[in-house]
Amino acid sequence: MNHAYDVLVIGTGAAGSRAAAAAKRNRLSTAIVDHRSYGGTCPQRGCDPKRVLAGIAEIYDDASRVNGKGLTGEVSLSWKDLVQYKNTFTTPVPEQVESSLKEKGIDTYHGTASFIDPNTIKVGEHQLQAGKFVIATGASPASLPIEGSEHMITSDDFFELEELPDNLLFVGGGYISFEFAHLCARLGKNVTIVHRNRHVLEGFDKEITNKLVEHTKDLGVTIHTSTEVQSIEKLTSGKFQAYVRKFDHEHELTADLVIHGAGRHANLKELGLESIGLEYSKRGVPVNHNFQAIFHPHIYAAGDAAETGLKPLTPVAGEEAERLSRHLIHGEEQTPISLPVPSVVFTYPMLASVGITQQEAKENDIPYEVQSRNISDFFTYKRTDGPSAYVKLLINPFTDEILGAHFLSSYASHLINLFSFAMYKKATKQDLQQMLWAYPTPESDIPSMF
Ligand SMILES: Cc1cc2nc3c(=O)[nH]c(=O)nc-3n(C[C@H](O)[C@H](O)[C@H](O)COP(=O)(O)OP(=O)(O)OC[C@H]3O[C@@H](n4cnc5c(N)ncnc54)[C@H](O)[C@@H]3O)c2cc1C
Ligand SMILES: NC(=O)c1ccc[n+]([C@@H]2O[C@H](COP(=O)([O-])OP(=O)(O)OC[C@H]3O[C@@H](n4cnc5c(N)ncnc54)[C@H](O)[C@@H]3O)[C@@H](O)[C@H]2O)c1
Repeated sequence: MNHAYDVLVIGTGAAGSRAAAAAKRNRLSTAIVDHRSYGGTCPQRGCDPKRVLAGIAEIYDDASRVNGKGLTGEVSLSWKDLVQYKNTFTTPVPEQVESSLKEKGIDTYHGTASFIDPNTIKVGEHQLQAGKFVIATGASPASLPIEGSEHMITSDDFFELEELPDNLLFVGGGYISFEFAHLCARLGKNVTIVHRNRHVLEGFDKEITNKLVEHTKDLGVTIHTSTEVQSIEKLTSGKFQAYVRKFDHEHELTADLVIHGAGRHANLKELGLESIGLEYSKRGVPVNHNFQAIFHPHIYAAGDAAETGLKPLTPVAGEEAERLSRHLIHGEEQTPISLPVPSVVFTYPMLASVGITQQEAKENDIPYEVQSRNISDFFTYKRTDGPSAYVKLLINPFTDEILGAHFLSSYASHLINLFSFAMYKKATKQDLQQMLWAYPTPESDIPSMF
Protein backbone atom coordinates (compact mmCIF):
# COMPACT_ATOMS: atom_id res chain seq x y z
CA MET A 1 0.00 0.00 0.00
CA ASN A 2 1.23 3.47 -0.84
CA HIS A 3 0.95 6.46 1.49
CA ALA A 4 2.46 9.93 1.35
CA TYR A 5 3.42 12.13 4.32
CA ASP A 6 5.10 15.44 4.98
CA VAL A 7 7.47 13.81 7.48
CA LEU A 8 8.52 10.20 7.99
CA VAL A 9 10.50 9.28 11.08
CA ILE A 10 12.49 6.03 11.35
CA GLY A 11 12.97 4.94 14.98
CA THR A 12 10.73 5.46 18.03
CA GLY A 13 13.40 6.17 20.70
CA ALA A 14 14.25 9.45 22.45
CA ALA A 15 15.15 11.17 19.15
CA GLY A 16 12.49 9.76 16.81
CA SER A 17 9.46 10.09 19.10
CA ARG A 18 10.35 13.70 19.90
CA ALA A 19 10.85 14.67 16.24
CA ALA A 20 7.57 13.01 15.20
CA ALA A 21 5.61 14.73 17.99
CA ALA A 22 7.04 18.14 17.04
CA ALA A 23 6.17 17.66 13.35
CA LYS A 24 2.60 16.60 14.12
CA ARG A 25 2.15 19.45 16.63
CA ASN A 26 2.93 21.78 13.75
CA ARG A 27 0.23 20.20 11.56
CA LEU A 28 2.53 18.23 9.29
CA SER A 29 1.21 14.81 8.27
CA THR A 30 3.58 12.45 10.07
CA ALA A 31 4.34 8.73 10.20
CA ILE A 32 6.79 6.79 12.34
CA VAL A 33 8.21 3.29 11.92
CA ASP A 34 10.10 0.82 14.09
CA HIS A 35 11.07 -2.81 13.64
CA ARG A 36 11.32 -3.52 17.37
CA SER A 37 8.88 -2.74 20.16
CA TYR A 38 8.07 0.98 20.32
CA GLY A 39 10.04 3.20 22.72
CA GLY A 40 13.69 2.60 21.74
CA THR A 41 16.67 1.72 23.89
CA CYS A 42 16.58 4.02 26.92
CA PRO A 43 13.32 2.96 28.61
CA GLN A 44 13.42 -0.71 27.54
CA ARG A 45 17.04 -1.86 27.18
CA GLY A 46 19.18 1.02 28.44
CA CYS A 47 19.13 3.82 31.01
CA ASP A 48 15.90 3.03 32.87
CA PRO A 49 16.11 -0.76 33.42
CA LYS A 50 19.82 -0.33 34.23
CA ARG A 51 18.97 2.38 36.77
CA VAL A 52 16.27 0.20 38.38
CA LEU A 53 18.78 -2.63 38.89
CA ALA A 54 21.66 -0.37 39.95
CA GLY A 55 19.38 1.60 42.29
CA ILE A 56 18.41 -1.52 44.26
CA ALA A 57 22.08 -2.58 44.41
CA GLU A 58 22.92 0.85 45.89
CA ILE A 59 20.28 0.42 48.61
CA TYR A 60 21.70 -3.04 49.33
CA ASP A 61 25.23 -1.60 49.55
CA ASP A 62 24.15 1.22 51.88
CA ALA A 63 22.18 -1.18 54.08
CA SER A 64 25.12 -3.60 54.31
CA ARG A 65 27.49 -0.81 55.33
CA VAL A 66 25.29 0.61 58.10
CA ASN A 67 24.38 -2.80 59.49
CA GLY A 68 25.02 -2.62 63.23
CA LYS A 69 24.89 1.20 63.20
CA GLY A 70 21.21 1.36 64.00
CA LEU A 71 20.06 -0.94 61.23
CA THR A 72 19.81 -4.64 62.01
CA GLY A 73 18.98 -7.69 59.92
CA GLU A 74 20.69 -9.02 56.82
CA VAL A 75 19.57 -7.89 53.38
CA SER A 76 20.34 -9.81 50.21
CA LEU A 77 19.95 -9.30 46.47
CA SER A 78 18.03 -11.70 44.24
CA TRP A 79 18.57 -11.58 40.46
CA LYS A 80 15.15 -13.14 39.73
CA ASP A 81 13.33 -10.55 41.85
CA LEU A 82 15.40 -7.72 40.40
CA VAL A 83 14.47 -8.73 36.85
CA GLN A 84 10.81 -9.08 37.77
CA TYR A 85 10.81 -5.60 39.33
CA LYS A 86 12.67 -4.18 36.32
CA ASN A 87 10.03 -5.70 34.02
CA THR A 88 7.27 -3.74 35.76
CA PHE A 89 8.90 -0.64 34.26
CA THR A 90 9.85 -1.99 30.83
CA THR A 91 6.84 -4.15 29.88
CA PRO A 92 4.30 -1.28 29.62
CA VAL A 93 6.62 0.92 27.48
CA PRO A 94 5.77 -0.22 23.89
CA GLU A 95 2.00 0.09 24.38
CA GLN A 96 2.32 3.45 26.16
CA VAL A 97 4.63 4.92 23.51
CA GLU A 98 2.61 3.69 20.52
CA SER A 99 -0.75 4.82 21.91
CA SER A 100 0.68 8.21 22.80
CA LEU A 101 1.97 8.64 19.23
CA LYS A 102 -1.38 7.49 17.77
CA GLU A 103 -3.34 9.84 20.07
CA LYS A 104 -1.31 12.71 18.64
CA GLY A 105 -2.48 11.67 15.14
CA ILE A 106 0.80 10.11 14.02
CA ASP A 107 0.49 7.00 11.78
CA THR A 108 2.52 4.10 13.18
CA TYR A 109 4.14 1.28 11.18
CA HIS A 110 5.97 -1.87 12.26
CA GLY A 111 8.82 -3.27 10.19
CA THR A 112 12.29 -2.54 8.85
CA ALA A 113 12.52 0.67 6.86
CA SER A 114 14.76 0.86 3.81
CA PHE A 115 15.03 3.54 1.13
CA ILE A 116 14.08 2.56 -2.42
CA ASP A 117 14.52 6.10 -3.75
CA PRO A 118 15.38 9.41 -2.03
CA ASN A 119 11.70 10.07 -1.25
CA THR A 120 10.37 6.57 -0.66
CA ILE A 121 10.95 3.89 1.94
CA LYS A 122 9.69 0.35 1.97
CA VAL A 123 8.29 -1.15 5.19
CA GLY A 124 7.00 -4.68 4.56
CA GLU A 125 4.26 -4.37 1.91
CA HIS A 126 4.03 -0.57 2.41
CA GLN A 127 5.71 2.01 0.20
CA LEU A 128 5.81 5.26 2.13
CA GLN A 129 6.66 8.53 0.48
CA ALA A 130 7.63 11.71 2.31
CA GLY A 131 8.98 15.18 1.66
CA LYS A 132 11.29 14.91 4.67
CA PHE A 133 12.79 12.00 6.59
CA VAL A 134 14.29 11.71 10.07
CA ILE A 135 16.75 8.87 10.65
CA ALA A 136 16.67 8.13 14.40
CA THR A 137 17.59 4.46 14.31
CA GLY A 138 19.92 4.42 17.34
CA ALA A 139 22.87 2.09 17.83
CA SER A 140 23.63 -1.56 18.63
CA PRO A 141 26.66 -3.47 19.92
CA ALA A 142 29.56 -3.06 17.50
CA SER A 143 30.44 -6.09 15.41
CA LEU A 144 33.91 -7.08 16.61
CA PRO A 145 36.75 -8.73 14.69
CA ILE A 146 36.82 -11.57 17.23
CA GLU A 147 36.59 -15.19 16.14
CA GLY A 148 33.64 -16.68 18.02
CA SER A 149 32.10 -13.25 18.74
CA GLU A 150 28.67 -14.88 18.26
CA HIS A 151 29.17 -16.48 21.69
CA MET A 152 28.95 -13.07 23.40
CA ILE A 153 25.63 -11.90 24.76
CA THR A 154 24.62 -8.25 24.43
CA SER A 155 23.35 -5.78 27.02
CA ASP A 156 19.83 -6.47 25.64
CA ASP A 157 20.27 -10.19 26.42
CA PHE A 158 21.77 -9.43 29.84
CA PHE A 159 18.58 -7.66 30.95
CA GLU A 160 16.52 -10.74 30.03
CA LEU A 161 18.67 -13.42 31.72
CA GLU A 162 16.54 -15.72 33.85
CA GLU A 163 19.57 -16.82 35.87
CA LEU A 164 22.86 -15.09 36.40
CA PRO A 165 25.69 -17.64 36.36
CA ASP A 166 28.68 -17.43 38.72
CA ASN A 167 31.52 -16.45 36.37
CA LEU A 168 31.07 -13.47 34.09
CA LEU A 169 33.50 -12.00 31.59
CA PHE A 170 32.95 -8.53 30.16
CA VAL A 171 34.67 -7.56 26.91
CA GLY A 172 35.51 -3.84 26.93
CA GLY A 173 36.01 -1.50 29.87
CA GLY A 174 33.40 1.19 29.21
CA TYR A 175 30.07 2.29 30.66
CA ILE A 176 28.18 -0.97 30.13
CA SER A 177 30.82 -3.30 31.57
CA PHE A 178 31.46 -1.17 34.66
CA GLU A 179 27.79 -0.64 35.46
CA PHE A 180 26.90 -4.31 35.05
CA ALA A 181 30.12 -5.44 36.80
CA HIS A 182 29.25 -3.49 39.97
CA LEU A 183 25.77 -5.02 40.00
CA CYS A 184 27.04 -8.57 39.38
CA ALA A 185 29.79 -8.26 42.01
CA ARG A 186 27.20 -7.19 44.59
CA LEU A 187 25.17 -10.25 43.60
CA GLY A 188 28.21 -12.30 44.66
CA LYS A 189 29.41 -13.22 41.14
CA ASN A 190 33.01 -13.58 39.95
CA VAL A 191 33.48 -10.79 37.46
CA THR A 192 36.32 -10.08 35.04
CA ILE A 193 36.64 -7.08 32.71
CA VAL A 194 39.04 -7.23 29.76
CA HIS A 195 39.88 -3.88 28.23
CA ARG A 196 42.18 -3.43 25.24
CA ASN A 197 43.56 0.03 26.06
CA ARG A 198 45.63 1.27 29.00
CA HIS A 199 42.83 3.26 30.63
CA VAL A 200 39.26 2.09 31.14
CA LEU A 201 36.30 4.47 30.77
CA GLU A 202 38.14 6.50 28.17
CA GLY A 203 37.11 10.14 28.13
CA PHE A 204 36.71 10.39 31.91
CA ASP A 205 39.31 12.00 34.20
CA LYS A 206 42.10 9.45 34.56
CA GLU A 207 42.94 10.17 38.21
CA ILE A 208 39.33 9.80 39.35
CA THR A 209 38.79 6.79 37.10
CA ASN A 210 41.80 5.12 38.76
CA LYS A 211 40.06 5.57 42.11
CA LEU A 212 36.97 3.85 40.66
CA VAL A 213 39.19 1.04 39.37
CA GLU A 214 40.63 0.57 42.89
CA HIS A 215 37.14 0.53 44.35
CA THR A 216 35.93 -1.94 41.68
CA LYS A 217 38.86 -4.26 42.45
CA ASP A 218 37.99 -4.03 46.16
CA LEU A 219 34.52 -5.31 45.24
CA GLY A 220 36.27 -8.41 43.87
CA VAL A 221 36.21 -7.56 40.15
CA THR A 222 39.33 -8.52 38.16
CA ILE A 223 40.33 -5.90 35.57
CA HIS A 224 42.77 -6.68 32.75
CA THR A 225 43.87 -3.55 30.88
CA SER A 226 46.00 -3.36 27.69
CA THR A 227 44.47 -6.76 27.00
CA GLU A 228 42.56 -7.64 23.85
CA VAL A 229 40.09 -10.49 23.44
CA GLN A 230 41.16 -12.30 20.27
CA SER A 231 38.78 -15.24 20.09
CA ILE A 232 36.07 -16.97 22.08
CA GLU A 233 35.42 -20.69 22.05
CA LYS A 234 32.45 -22.63 23.44
CA LEU A 235 33.69 -25.61 25.45
CA THR A 236 31.89 -28.95 25.63
CA SER A 237 31.12 -28.14 29.30
CA GLY A 238 28.98 -25.24 28.04
CA LYS A 239 31.47 -22.71 29.44
CA PHE A 240 33.37 -20.23 27.27
CA GLN A 241 37.09 -19.80 26.85
CA ALA A 242 38.35 -16.36 25.79
CA TYR A 243 41.83 -16.20 24.28
CA VAL A 244 43.33 -12.84 25.24
CA ARG A 245 46.58 -11.08 24.42
CA LYS A 246 48.48 -8.58 26.62
CA PHE A 247 51.44 -7.21 24.62
CA ASP A 248 53.33 -10.41 23.64
CA HIS A 249 51.70 -12.59 26.22
CA GLU A 250 48.70 -14.78 25.39
CA HIS A 251 46.50 -16.51 27.94
CA GLU A 252 42.98 -17.89 28.40
CA LEU A 253 40.10 -16.87 30.63
CA THR A 254 37.15 -19.17 31.28
CA ALA A 255 33.64 -17.94 32.06
CA ASP A 256 30.02 -19.10 32.12
CA LEU A 257 28.97 -16.05 30.13
CA VAL A 258 30.80 -13.51 27.97
CA ILE A 259 29.13 -10.10 27.72
CA HIS A 260 29.71 -7.49 25.00
CA GLY A 261 30.64 -4.11 26.47
CA ALA A 262 32.95 -3.05 23.68
CA GLY A 263 31.14 -0.11 22.15
CA ARG A 264 28.10 0.50 19.94
CA HIS A 265 27.71 1.43 16.27
CA ALA A 266 24.91 3.31 14.52
CA ASN A 267 22.05 1.17 13.10
CA LEU A 268 22.22 2.16 9.44
CA LYS A 269 23.04 -0.98 7.46
CA GLU A 270 19.42 -1.98 6.84
CA LEU A 271 18.33 1.44 5.60
CA GLY A 272 19.58 0.98 2.02
CA LEU A 273 21.42 4.32 2.20
CA GLU A 274 23.94 3.18 -0.43
CA SER A 275 21.08 2.93 -2.97
CA ILE A 276 20.39 6.67 -2.61
CA GLY A 277 24.08 7.66 -2.44
CA LEU A 278 24.01 8.70 1.24
CA GLU A 279 27.39 8.07 2.89
CA TYR A 280 27.71 7.11 6.54
CA SER A 281 30.15 5.61 9.00
CA LYS A 282 29.77 3.36 12.04
CA ARG A 283 29.53 6.58 14.08
CA GLY A 284 26.41 7.61 12.17
CA VAL A 285 25.09 9.77 9.35
CA PRO A 286 27.32 12.86 9.02
CA VAL A 287 25.06 15.91 9.43
CA ASN A 288 25.42 19.69 9.34
CA HIS A 289 24.44 21.99 12.24
CA ASN A 290 20.77 21.71 11.15
CA PHE A 291 21.05 17.90 11.38
CA GLN A 292 20.65 17.51 7.59
CA ALA A 293 22.59 14.77 5.79
CA ILE A 294 25.32 16.09 3.50
CA PHE A 295 24.00 16.35 -0.13
CA HIS A 296 20.54 15.14 1.04
CA PRO A 297 19.03 18.17 2.81
CA HIS A 298 15.57 16.56 3.04
CA ILE A 299 17.00 13.70 5.15
CA TYR A 300 17.76 14.54 8.77
CA ALA A 301 19.43 12.41 11.46
CA ALA A 302 19.61 12.64 15.26
CA GLY A 303 20.55 10.66 18.35
CA ASP A 304 22.87 7.64 18.29
CA ALA A 305 22.37 7.33 14.51
CA ALA A 306 23.82 10.79 13.78
CA GLU A 307 27.50 11.66 13.68
CA THR A 308 27.53 14.97 15.54
CA GLY A 309 30.64 14.61 17.71
CA LEU A 310 28.48 14.59 20.85
CA LYS A 311 28.21 11.64 23.25
CA PRO A 312 25.54 9.06 22.42
CA LEU A 313 23.34 9.76 25.45
CA THR A 314 19.57 10.15 25.89
CA PRO A 315 19.49 13.90 26.72
CA VAL A 316 21.70 14.55 23.68
CA ALA A 317 19.32 12.55 21.43
CA GLY A 318 16.38 14.61 22.72
CA GLU A 319 18.14 17.95 22.27
CA GLU A 320 19.25 17.06 18.74
CA ALA A 321 15.68 16.07 17.81
CA GLU A 322 14.38 19.35 19.22
CA ARG A 323 16.82 21.44 17.18
CA LEU A 324 16.37 19.30 14.07
CA SER A 325 12.60 19.87 14.33
CA ARG A 326 13.02 23.66 14.48
CA HIS A 327 14.85 23.54 11.17
CA LEU A 328 12.67 20.89 9.55
CA ILE A 329 9.39 22.64 10.49
CA HIS A 330 10.24 26.35 10.53
CA GLY A 331 13.47 26.48 8.51
CA GLU A 332 15.24 28.09 11.53
CA GLU A 333 19.03 27.94 11.16
CA GLN A 334 20.52 26.13 14.17
CA THR A 335 23.79 26.77 15.94
CA PRO A 336 26.01 23.89 17.10
CA ILE A 337 25.05 22.55 20.54
CA SER A 338 27.28 24.26 23.09
CA LEU A 339 25.44 23.14 26.22
CA PRO A 340 27.54 21.27 28.81
CA VAL A 341 26.85 17.52 28.51
CA PRO A 342 26.99 15.82 31.92
CA SER A 343 27.50 12.08 32.01
CA VAL A 344 27.22 9.53 34.84
CA VAL A 345 28.49 5.97 35.04
CA PHE A 346 26.07 4.24 37.42
CA THR A 347 28.59 2.26 39.38
CA TYR A 348 28.50 2.71 43.18
CA PRO A 349 30.05 5.11 43.98
CA MET A 350 29.14 6.77 40.68
CA LEU A 351 31.60 8.33 38.31
CA ALA A 352 30.41 11.60 36.81
CA SER A 353 31.85 14.23 34.55
CA VAL A 354 30.98 17.49 32.80
CA GLY A 355 33.15 19.88 30.80
CA ILE A 356 36.78 19.30 30.01
CA THR A 357 39.16 16.89 31.73
CA GLN A 358 42.63 17.87 32.95
CA GLN A 359 44.09 15.76 30.12
CA GLU A 360 42.06 17.70 27.52
CA ALA A 361 43.06 21.04 29.07
CA LYS A 362 46.76 20.05 28.85
CA GLU A 363 46.51 18.67 25.31
CA ASN A 364 44.72 21.79 24.03
CA ASP A 365 46.81 24.34 25.99
CA ILE A 366 43.71 25.58 27.82
CA PRO A 367 44.79 27.56 30.92
CA TYR A 368 43.30 26.05 34.08
CA GLU A 369 43.60 25.84 37.83
CA VAL A 370 42.80 22.53 39.40
CA GLN A 371 41.34 21.61 42.78
CA SER A 372 41.50 17.91 43.42
CA ARG A 373 40.67 16.27 46.73
CA ASN A 374 39.61 13.22 48.61
CA ILE A 375 36.29 14.13 50.26
CA SER A 376 35.66 10.71 51.87
CA ASP A 377 36.13 12.18 55.37
CA PHE A 378 33.39 14.80 54.87
CA PHE A 379 30.37 14.32 57.17
CA THR A 380 28.18 13.50 54.10
CA TYR A 381 30.11 10.28 53.53
CA LYS A 382 31.14 9.47 57.09
CA ARG A 383 27.60 9.38 58.46
CA THR A 384 26.74 6.37 56.26
CA ASP A 385 30.26 4.93 56.32
CA GLY A 386 30.06 5.67 52.60
CA PRO A 387 32.30 4.42 49.83
CA SER A 388 35.27 6.70 49.09
CA ALA A 389 34.59 10.01 47.37
CA TYR A 390 36.76 12.31 45.25
CA VAL A 391 36.29 15.58 43.40
CA LYS A 392 38.34 17.36 40.78
CA LEU A 393 37.36 20.83 39.61
CA LEU A 394 38.98 22.75 36.75
CA ILE A 395 38.65 26.52 36.89
CA ASN A 396 39.43 29.24 34.40
CA PRO A 397 42.23 31.22 36.14
CA PHE A 398 41.17 34.51 34.49
CA THR A 399 37.37 34.42 34.96
CA ASP A 400 37.03 31.86 37.79
CA GLU A 401 34.34 30.08 35.74
CA ILE A 402 34.09 26.28 35.97
CA LEU A 403 35.73 24.49 33.02
CA GLY A 404 35.15 20.94 34.21
CA ALA A 405 33.85 18.95 37.19
CA HIS A 406 34.62 15.30 37.91
CA PHE A 407 33.29 13.22 40.78
CA LEU A 408 33.49 9.78 42.28
CA SER A 409 30.73 9.90 44.85
CA SER A 410 27.53 8.20 45.90
CA TYR A 411 25.92 11.61 45.20
CA ALA A 412 27.72 12.24 41.90
CA SER A 413 24.52 12.05 39.83
CA HIS A 414 23.13 15.09 41.72
CA LEU A 415 26.36 17.07 42.06
CA ILE A 416 27.15 16.79 38.36
CA ASN A 417 23.84 18.33 37.27
CA LEU A 418 24.43 21.23 39.62
CA PHE A 419 27.90 21.85 38.20
CA SER A 420 26.50 21.49 34.68
CA PHE A 421 23.98 24.24 35.45
CA ALA A 422 26.76 26.37 36.97
CA MET A 423 28.75 25.99 33.73
CA TYR A 424 25.69 26.78 31.59
CA LYS A 425 25.06 29.96 33.61
CA LYS A 426 28.80 30.79 33.65
CA ALA A 427 28.77 30.83 37.46
CA THR A 428 32.15 31.43 39.07
CA LYS A 429 33.93 29.60 41.85
CA GLN A 430 32.99 32.57 44.11
CA ASP A 431 29.29 32.24 43.17
CA LEU A 432 29.34 28.61 44.29
CA GLN A 433 31.24 29.47 47.47
CA GLN A 434 28.92 32.35 48.42
CA MET A 435 25.66 30.40 48.03
CA LEU A 436 23.80 29.39 51.15
CA TRP A 437 23.39 25.66 50.75
CA ALA A 438 20.89 23.74 52.89
CA TYR A 439 22.92 21.87 55.51
CA PRO A 440 23.90 19.07 55.96
CA THR A 441 23.67 17.97 52.30
CA PRO A 442 26.15 16.87 49.61
CA GLU A 443 25.74 20.38 48.13
CA SER A 444 26.76 22.13 51.36
CA ASP A 445 30.17 20.47 50.83
CA ILE A 446 30.70 22.52 47.66
CA PRO A 447 32.39 25.58 49.23
CA SER A 448 34.93 23.23 50.84
CA MET A 449 35.71 21.55 47.52
CA PHE A 450 37.65 24.55 46.19
C1 LIG B 1 22.75 -0.66 28.49
C2 LIG B 1 22.65 0.82 28.15
C3 LIG B 1 22.55 1.74 29.18
C4 LIG B 1 22.48 3.11 28.88
N1 LIG B 1 22.40 3.99 29.91
C5 LIG B 1 22.29 5.32 29.66
C6 LIG B 1 22.15 6.26 30.72
O1 LIG B 1 22.15 5.91 31.90
N2 LIG B 1 22.02 7.58 30.39
C7 LIG B 1 22.03 8.01 29.09
O2 LIG B 1 21.91 9.22 28.85
N3 LIG B 1 22.18 7.14 28.06
C8 LIG B 1 22.30 5.80 28.31
N4 LIG B 1 22.40 4.91 27.27
C9 LIG B 1 22.41 5.45 25.89
C10 LIG B 1 20.96 5.78 25.43
O3 LIG B 1 20.14 4.66 25.65
C11 LIG B 1 20.96 6.18 23.96
O4 LIG B 1 21.85 7.24 23.75
C12 LIG B 1 19.57 6.62 23.51
O5 LIG B 1 18.61 5.62 23.79
C13 LIG B 1 19.58 6.92 21.99
O6 LIG B 1 18.29 7.23 21.55
P1 LIG B 1 17.93 7.18 19.99
O7 LIG B 1 16.55 7.72 19.86
O8 LIG B 1 19.02 7.79 19.21
O9 LIG B 1 17.95 5.62 19.61
P2 LIG B 1 17.13 4.38 20.18
O10 LIG B 1 16.45 4.67 21.46
O11 LIG B 1 18.06 3.23 20.14
O12 LIG B 1 15.96 4.17 19.11
C14 LIG B 1 16.20 3.73 17.81
C15 LIG B 1 15.02 2.92 17.32
O13 LIG B 1 15.16 2.72 15.91
C16 LIG B 1 14.73 1.42 15.57
N5 LIG B 1 15.32 1.05 14.27
C17 LIG B 1 16.63 0.86 13.97
N6 LIG B 1 16.80 0.58 12.66
C18 LIG B 1 15.57 0.58 12.10
C19 LIG B 1 15.08 0.36 10.78
N7 LIG B 1 15.87 0.12 9.73
N8 LIG B 1 13.74 0.41 10.57
C20 LIG B 1 12.89 0.67 11.61
N9 LIG B 1 13.30 0.91 12.87
C21 LIG B 1 14.63 0.87 13.13
C22 LIG B 1 15.18 0.59 16.74
O14 LIG B 1 14.43 -0.61 16.83
C23 LIG B 1 14.95 1.52 17.94
O15 LIG B 1 13.69 1.33 18.53
C24 LIG B 1 22.48 3.54 27.53
C25 LIG B 1 22.56 2.61 26.49
C26 LIG B 1 22.64 1.26 26.80
C27 LIG B 1 22.73 0.25 25.67
N1 LIG C 1 25.46 5.67 32.01
C1 LIG C 1 25.39 5.96 30.72
O1 LIG C 1 25.18 7.10 30.33
C2 LIG C 1 25.58 4.87 29.70
C3 LIG C 1 25.55 3.53 30.09
C4 LIG C 1 25.74 2.55 29.11
C5 LIG C 1 25.95 2.91 27.80
N2 LIG C 1 25.97 4.23 27.46
C6 LIG C 1 26.22 4.63 26.05
O2 LIG C 1 26.44 3.49 25.25
C7 LIG C 1 27.72 3.59 24.61
C8 LIG C 1 28.32 2.21 24.49
O3 LIG C 1 28.70 1.70 25.76
P1 LIG C 1 29.85 0.61 25.89
O4 LIG C 1 30.11 0.41 27.33
O5 LIG C 1 29.52 -0.57 25.04
O6 LIG C 1 31.06 1.28 25.13
P2 LIG C 1 32.23 2.32 25.54
O7 LIG C 1 32.52 3.04 24.31
O8 LIG C 1 31.90 3.07 26.78
O9 LIG C 1 33.47 1.36 25.91
C9 LIG C 1 33.86 0.25 25.15
C10 LIG C 1 35.34 0.02 25.31
O10 LIG C 1 35.64 -1.32 24.87
C11 LIG C 1 36.96 -1.35 24.35
N3 LIG C 1 37.10 -2.50 23.41
C12 LIG C 1 36.64 -2.57 22.14
N4 LIG C 1 36.97 -3.78 21.59
C13 LIG C 1 37.62 -4.49 22.55
C14 LIG C 1 38.20 -5.80 22.57
N5 LIG C 1 38.18 -6.61 21.52
N6 LIG C 1 38.82 -6.22 23.72
C15 LIG C 1 38.86 -5.40 24.79
N7 LIG C 1 38.33 -4.12 24.82
C16 LIG C 1 37.71 -3.68 23.71
C17 LIG C 1 37.09 0.00 23.65
O11 LIG C 1 38.43 0.42 23.65
C18 LIG C 1 36.19 0.94 24.45
O12 LIG C 1 36.90 1.83 25.28
C19 LIG C 1 28.53 4.55 25.46
O13 LIG C 1 29.47 5.24 24.69
C20 LIG C 1 27.49 5.47 26.04
O14 LIG C 1 27.31 6.58 25.22
C21 LIG C 1 25.80 5.21 28.39
